[in-house]
Amino acid sequence: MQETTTNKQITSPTTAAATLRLFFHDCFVGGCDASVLVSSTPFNKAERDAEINLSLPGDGFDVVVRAKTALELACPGVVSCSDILAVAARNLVVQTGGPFYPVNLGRKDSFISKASLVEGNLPRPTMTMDQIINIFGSRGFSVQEMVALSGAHTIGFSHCKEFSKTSQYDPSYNPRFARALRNACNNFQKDPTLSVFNDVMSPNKFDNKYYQNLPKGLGLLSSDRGLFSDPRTRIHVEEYIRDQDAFFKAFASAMQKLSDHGVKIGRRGEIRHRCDSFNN
Ligand code: HEM
Ligand SMILES: [Ca+2]
Repeated sequence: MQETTTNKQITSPTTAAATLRLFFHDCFVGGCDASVLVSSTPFNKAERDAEINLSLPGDGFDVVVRAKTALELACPGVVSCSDILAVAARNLVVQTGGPFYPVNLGRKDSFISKASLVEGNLPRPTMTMDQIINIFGSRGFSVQEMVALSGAHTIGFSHCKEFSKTSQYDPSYNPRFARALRNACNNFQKDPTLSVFNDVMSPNKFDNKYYQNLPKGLGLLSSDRGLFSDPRTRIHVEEYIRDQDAFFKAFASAMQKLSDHGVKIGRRGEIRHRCDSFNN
């Protein structure tokens, strides 16, 4: 497992962010049960084909498949896809410089995966802070935990359509940053693959630069900048700006909680043979 995640991240450095987001999207829709990994069939449009999940990069799925293949060879039928995804996300956080946290094991994989169950369960950058706080709150995550988990945006990137309107950039951006974004995303309607790092200062390093960017207007998504403009979330942002260690502790404990979110045990799930399809 460790070898698979390490090698994959070395050859494809986008893997860590891809896997972390994949894991979040899995856990917030029906719990951490690998429902997001299932492929659609002619009879079932699966979660991964919901509009918001279409941008999940292949590297996240790929690292799970590789680990599953290696584990099935060594001890068939023992380790679930949802356990693999949880451990892969943790390993990759550590590999990019973030905190270690223990991950409980024994998750079973879901019997269902439906695109129709996704809408409303995942936050969007266009949502108000009230809406975002409510989505996390309805799953038992506090405002502080939501702010800490958002620190995941210290790595990875976003496609231009997530933060660009037709031409005008939001005045809460640093003007030079807005200009750079306009350049980078100039052609985004013609080329939907155009994207920008979430954390301009240290895009591949798991650190607290993401928070340091916010008061400077260097937060990429409107939901990122919103964390600094709303007083309910700003107090936590200010703490994590000052104290990376406090951020790491908060992130680690919130991730541990996320990893346990809605897990299925016993007969409520199965250990899939292949992560992209149910056993029958
Ligand atoms: C607070 C509300 C959140 C909103 C509105 C949000 C929204 C987004 C959006 C729109 C993207 C860009 C996707 C793309 O264009 O490909 C993104 C990327 C990302 N998100 Fe979030 N997110 C939130 C919370 C989280 C949380 C809690 C995590 C994990 C714990 C997370 C992890 C990531 C990562 C790692 C990326 C980069 C993905 C990559 O590089 O492939 N996000 N997020
Ligand atoms: Ca960073």
